[in-house]
Amino acid sequence: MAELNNITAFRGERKVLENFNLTLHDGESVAILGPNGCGKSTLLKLLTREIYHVQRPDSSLLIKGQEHINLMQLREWLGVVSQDLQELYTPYTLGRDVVASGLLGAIGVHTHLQLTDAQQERVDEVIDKLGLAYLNDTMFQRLSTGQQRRLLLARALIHNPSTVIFDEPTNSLDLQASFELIATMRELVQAGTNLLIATHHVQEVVPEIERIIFMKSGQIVADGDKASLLTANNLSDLYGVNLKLMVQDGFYHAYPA
Ligand SMILES: Nc1ncnc2c1ncn2[C@@H]1O[C@H](COP(=O)(O)OP(=O)(O)OP(=O)(O)O)[C@@H](O)[C@H]1O
Repeated sequence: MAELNNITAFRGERKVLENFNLTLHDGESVAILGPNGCGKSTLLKLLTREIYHVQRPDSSLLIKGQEHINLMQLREWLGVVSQDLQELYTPYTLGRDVVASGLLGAIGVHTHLQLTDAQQERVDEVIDKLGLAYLNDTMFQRLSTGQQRRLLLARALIHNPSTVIFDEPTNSLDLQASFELIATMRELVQAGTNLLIATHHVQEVVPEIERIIFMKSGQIVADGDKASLLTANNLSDLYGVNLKLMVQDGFYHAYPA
């Protein structure tokens, strides 16, 4: 699905990834874990084409086998839910427009942009699916962080993408909103959508995720199946802190040793 070969990427003046290699396969759900600043979001932004890698003859970033995927193809592959995106929305955007804006790949919907009947139907369909119709006419600034995040998820699903990227999905959500979002994430995988999650919270690694990638200082330090990789020892090494890990009903919880 995506293949990164020898990738170097900067954020501002800072070289975050160097000689970075990764292959993501069709049909798998993956969690990328690593401490603050290790480069998780940078990796996701390379995939969503928000940033570009340094062009070198020996490097390539292929999505669905293509170096130059067009925007429509990219949207069919990927939907994105992130705090960064949430912060971009203007306070006055109405709930329904947040979802509709995904059709246009835009932030908000301007009055001169007319959606077709089919597009309106699709917006209603996704809103109903996530039970968000009650937010249609409410301004973004009046919504709780959890409601905003669910609208962003609806926006991400508008093109029925095969993969949804979540960058720290439950960040700043209360328990109710977190659990709702986690339940929806699980339903997505069960219905055949892949998840690609970047996080430093093990509780966001929903039971359906099978592959785990550990990142540290811009490098992948481990990559493999959840059962063998997600252990107290490995996480203690990754985060440089002594921790214990509990697994209950397929969910992981870390706490101080
Ligand atoms: N716009 C920017 N300009 C300069 N440096 C940046 C910028 N964005 C991120 N960085 C730096 O790049 C490094 C990698 O950041 P990135 O957001 O990819 O890490 P992360 O693993 O997602 O971190 P976190 O878990 O805290 O979100 C960090 O040191 C960060 O400070």
